[in-house]
Amino acid sequence: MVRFEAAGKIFAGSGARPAFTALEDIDYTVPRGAIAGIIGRSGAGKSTLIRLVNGLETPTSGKVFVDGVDVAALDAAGLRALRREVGMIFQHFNLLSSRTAFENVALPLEIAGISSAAIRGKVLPLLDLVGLSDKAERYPAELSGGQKQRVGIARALATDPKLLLSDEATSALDPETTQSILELLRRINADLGLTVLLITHEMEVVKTVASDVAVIDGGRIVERGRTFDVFTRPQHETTRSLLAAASMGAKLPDWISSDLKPSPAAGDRALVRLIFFGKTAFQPLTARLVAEIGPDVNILAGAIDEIAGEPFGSLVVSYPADAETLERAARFYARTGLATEVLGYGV
Ligand SMILES: Nc1ncnc2c1ncn2[C@@H]1O[C@H](COP(=O)(O)OP(=O)(O)OP(=O)(O)O)[C@@H](O)[C@H]1O
Repeated sequence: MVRFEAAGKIFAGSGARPAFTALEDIDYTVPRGAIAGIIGRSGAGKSTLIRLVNGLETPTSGKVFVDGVDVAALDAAGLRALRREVGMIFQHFNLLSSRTAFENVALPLEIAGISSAAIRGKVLPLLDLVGLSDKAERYPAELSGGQKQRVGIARALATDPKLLLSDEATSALDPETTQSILELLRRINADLGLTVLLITHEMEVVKTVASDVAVIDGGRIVERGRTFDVFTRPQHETTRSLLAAASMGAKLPDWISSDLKPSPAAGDRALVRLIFFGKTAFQPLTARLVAEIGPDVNILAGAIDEIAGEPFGSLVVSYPADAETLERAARFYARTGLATEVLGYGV
């Protein structure tokens, strides 16, 4: 549905301001029907990336295709047609304050020259879809943040797009409202078959709805894959630190983690995070751990979490960091294929 081919973006400098490379060598495909997340820190290049998809920015190298069409090659009429196919929702909703919810949703249809009877026939079901039938005549100032975003979503759907771009659509919302908007996006994706490409700095958003994720850092994609795989076995330092900040899975109290050393001294214990899959894996795992590594295994933290609908568990354990125990543990992990992460060493 969306394909980036070696896409790059350099913003030209002017005067004393040097040119800036915002994106470099982006190869990425969003499959039709997927909810794909692009995650990265502030300034990583997420907004620039998403703006390449609807032609708000033009790549300075490489290409971006939507449904096989090279976006940069479109003329003005082609771009207008593309933007009917590609809806967008925004962090600050971008509603017109002088228009009611109904009139905001109707706007793209008015611009497309649709008759007012047809507009009514389109807008009312859309307001119903997003759960705002009773707010049609309200102005944005009379709506909550979540309700405004629902209007934004209904407006984005007005032209029956095939693709929805979401630019930090839940970043201004509280956690509960975020969940309800994500649930709405998931329903739209499933019921209307709409492909969704969302950018966010919030791990929680990707974790809840995105089946696929790409991690962007310094204008490059540093890691990508199925969300479950990337989140349970992160390979890149950026992914690890974003996950740590989001406190996914089992988390150690600060007073333990702040005292950890990178290598063991005599008498130290190894602190290791074990990651396993499925709600039921917890119990047999702990029993086997003790049987294989020895009785001196402490469980420091444990949690069962869910990523894109799939359960996973993590357990932080400690055991003596002597050579023999470490080797027994390494053999056990290799044999079982358990994903592990050494957090450090301490007492
Ligand atoms: N028009 C522009 N001219 C020059 N530099 C720009 C321009 N637009 C963006 N940039 C720079 O490109 C980099 C990426 O910006 P972008 O907005 O894509 O990041 P982001 O990941 O979306 O960050 P945020 O989450 O803070 O919006 C930033 O360093 C930004 O300053």
